[in-house]
Amino acid sequence: MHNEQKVTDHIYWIGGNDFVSTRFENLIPISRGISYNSYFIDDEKTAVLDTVDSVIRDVFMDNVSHLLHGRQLDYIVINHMEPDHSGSLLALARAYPEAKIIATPQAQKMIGQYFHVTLKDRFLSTDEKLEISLGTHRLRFLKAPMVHWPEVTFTYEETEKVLFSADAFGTFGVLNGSVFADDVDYEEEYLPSFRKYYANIVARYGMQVQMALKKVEKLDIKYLCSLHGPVFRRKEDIAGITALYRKWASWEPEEQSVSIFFASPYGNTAMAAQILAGKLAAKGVKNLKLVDLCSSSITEAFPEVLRRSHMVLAAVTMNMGLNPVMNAVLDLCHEMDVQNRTIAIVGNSSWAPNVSGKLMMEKVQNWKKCTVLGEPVHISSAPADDDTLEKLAGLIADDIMKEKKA
Ligand SMILES: Cc1cc2nc3c(=O)[nH]c(=O)nc-3n(C[C@H](O)[C@H](O)[C@H](O)COP(=O)(O)O)c2cc1C
Repeated sequence: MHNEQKVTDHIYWIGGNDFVSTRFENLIPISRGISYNSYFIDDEKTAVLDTVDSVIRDVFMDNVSHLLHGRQLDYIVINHMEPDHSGSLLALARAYPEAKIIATPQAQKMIGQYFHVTLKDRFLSTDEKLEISLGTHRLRFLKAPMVHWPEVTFTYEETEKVLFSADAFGTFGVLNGSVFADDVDYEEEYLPSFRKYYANIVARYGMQVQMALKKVEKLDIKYLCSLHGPVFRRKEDIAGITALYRKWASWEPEEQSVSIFFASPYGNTAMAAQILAGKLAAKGVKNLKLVDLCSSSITEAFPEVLRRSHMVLAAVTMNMGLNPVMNAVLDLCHEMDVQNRTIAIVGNSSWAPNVSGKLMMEKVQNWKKCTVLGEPVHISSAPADDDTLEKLAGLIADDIMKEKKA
């Protein structure tokens, strides 16, 4: 049973969809599934670029065998060692013992750590000087450390101008028949998942993404093949997604607007968040987003940080501390090195002073290039019919309008 697809006349997608896993990395909900991509180059010599997660190993192995038609597999290229891509490496290496394994020294070390077997005599070390000729096709290798792990390499095929970009430019979501982004409504089908993937997997490494982008910009790319989701082949699509990566990597927001994150056991802080959102909308702020932190995974909330320029944090005091879900989101933001955001804080408590407001303030005040608007607002149990939220909405809306004019 095989199910490969042509990317070009001689380059094939040989990956598969995972409809079974409910969470990626056993952490991030993936209601639309995910694809694990692997590629095959059919030339005088043959090469497989990366393998797949063990959940789709059978179809992957059948794809390789079908395309080889009994020939030898000459090369296995390792761009990324995370197990969703290296999960079938040992099976492939054992099935084709004559294949050389092209991998960085870091990847070779990880192969030893994951599999505890000696494949040493089969390794060819990747560096930026190495060139491999497969016949018509020629492979070059670009280091892209920490886009997402230290061993990550991009492979560039010079003849057909194909960039194999490891996890970069990948997305959650299965492939729906075609492997090409321009055969589907990408914006509708993938863009939120593409943002969610970047936010949760890549955002921590903005600096390293910028360095990798500098290398990518020098290449003439006709096909951009990542390890998850569709292949890009239209010039404007490649330009569009690399531009988004450039923006995200420098923590530039996509738009001047507000994501309002709230954590509210009994709905009063949620009501304050909604009243504030209504007031902001009335003042002309577009495309606002209310995010109930208690009803979704923090990994679903995080892309909304990436998207908008302003964040409102509204959460209750609990047991003299900060609501634990808001606490986890702010820790995640810190871990991901969130930068360049303007923040407003709304705390709630029923008998103590504004503990949650103070604790949120303490957490965000060291985030790089971030500004807190005013002092934390305090709600005593439920929002009162006063001008507290009106004033806060005015402060935020004025700041947005100022940014828009600048
Ligand atoms: C489990 C729990 C613990 C709380 N602990 C505190 C507290 O330590 N100090 C305090 O002033 N309020 C405390 N509160 C009250 C909340 O801060 C808040 O005022 C109240 O839940 C109303 O807001 P809400 O409708 O958004 O939940 C607690 C509420 C809950 C449900």
